[in-house]
Amino acid sequence: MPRPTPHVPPLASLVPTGESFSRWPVAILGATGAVGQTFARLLADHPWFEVVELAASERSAGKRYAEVTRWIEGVMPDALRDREVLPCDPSAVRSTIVFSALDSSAAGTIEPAFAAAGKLVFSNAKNFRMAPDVPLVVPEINGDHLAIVEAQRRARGWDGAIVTNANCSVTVASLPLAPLHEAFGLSKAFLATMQAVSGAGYPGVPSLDILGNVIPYIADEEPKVETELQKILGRVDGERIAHAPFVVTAHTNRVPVEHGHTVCMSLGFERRPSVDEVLEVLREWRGSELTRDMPSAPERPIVVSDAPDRPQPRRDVMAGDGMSVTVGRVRADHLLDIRLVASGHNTIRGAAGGSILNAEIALGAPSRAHGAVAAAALAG
Ligand SMILES: NC(=O)C1=CN([C@@H]2O[C@H](COP(=O)(O)OP(=O)(O)OC[C@H]3O[C@@H](n4cnc5c(N)ncnc54)[C@H](OP(=O)(O)O)[C@@H]3O)[C@@H](O)[C@H]2O)C=CC1
Ligand SMILES: N[C@@H](CC(=O)OP(=O)(O)O)C(=O)O
Repeated sequence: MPRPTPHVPPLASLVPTGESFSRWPVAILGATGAVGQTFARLLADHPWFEVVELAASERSAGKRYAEVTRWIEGVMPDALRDREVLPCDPSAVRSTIVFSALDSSAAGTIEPAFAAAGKLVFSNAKNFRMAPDVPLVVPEINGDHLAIVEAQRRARGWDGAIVTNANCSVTVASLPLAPLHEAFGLSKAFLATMQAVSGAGYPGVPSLDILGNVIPYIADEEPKVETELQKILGRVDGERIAHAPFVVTAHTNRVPVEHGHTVCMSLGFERRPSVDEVLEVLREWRGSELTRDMPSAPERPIVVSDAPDRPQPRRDVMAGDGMSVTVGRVRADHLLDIRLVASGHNTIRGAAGGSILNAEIALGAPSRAHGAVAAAALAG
């Protein structure tokens, strides 16, 4: 299938230089943090998006990006080093497409202000994920949920919109759960996570707390794992999402791993599948057509490992350039029906990469059925 032609909305007047552009100009809010930096890295050579603005708190605003950012991984893109960091004020940021990696303490007021000012906000923060009129999108699973954006804009009187991605552990769990739910009807899920330190941002968890240790508590994490999955695996019902009716219990743990969240799951289904049936469904699933040929979509959203001791974050975290979730240890469960382990990159698949793929399907595929709906809604 040929690569889709990017849909280019009339944004030329918003490009700071005033020159014509071949890529969409975008801004990153929260650009100095762990997820903001991942956006900057992943977008450095993106064929459709060009980072033209970086914004963060008043602590950083007015200073050079390289001066205020403690770069965590790889090399800061040269083109961004000397950019002046802007305040997170919609009147200071001219790009219409905005990726938000804001701390949740700030996202609750800043993201709606941007949406009200006509910006299309692709958010990583938890604040609006469960709002009934805000899509919570894992693109391979429920890109069609973008259709509710139109109702959101109407109800809130916004010229722009907010589209969210999920909690990082939820994203990792959702990819294997989606095809299994579709095939066998998920009824119960017991999840225990082992979450990397990069999930806590920078500087995050003190080294004396986490080195050689496991912390069986991540503030506010379990309620998110126990509710977001049902929305992601739900269905569009008019202008809302009808949540899937299964029940989830979660234990969330911080472990001394740099990147990669691992989730052990015991699953109960309406129809008990065999291990071979589960493996077949997982191996065959490629996810929604909407993500085909998108620049950030991995060839396989799920990589199934047969090795008895995989997945492991150190070895598997960069599967599919950090966008694939590796699944292994599929076996019968004594309490429920099936158990398995999934692992994926928390700041790529679980945050910035997922958000970029959301923007790609929302804006970059206007000729495809759901993409067209979403693009029309977002473009107003
Ligand atoms: N890390 C992960 O794996 C995941 C994170 N997320 C979510 O993504 C978001 C970012 O997380 P992460 O990068 O880890 O966090 P960090 O703490 O590393 O970065 C937070 C960013 O928010 C900015 N910020 C903080 N307060 C304000 C404010 N009042 N006004 C404007 N900007 C502000 C900071 O700017 P400054 O440097 O100027 O203070 C910084 O750029 C969070 O909402 C998080 O929950 C979601 C999924 C996974
Ligand atoms: N709490 C997650 C990261 C995160 O910020 O999640 P959320 O975006 O759901 O608040 C972790 O520590 O790994």
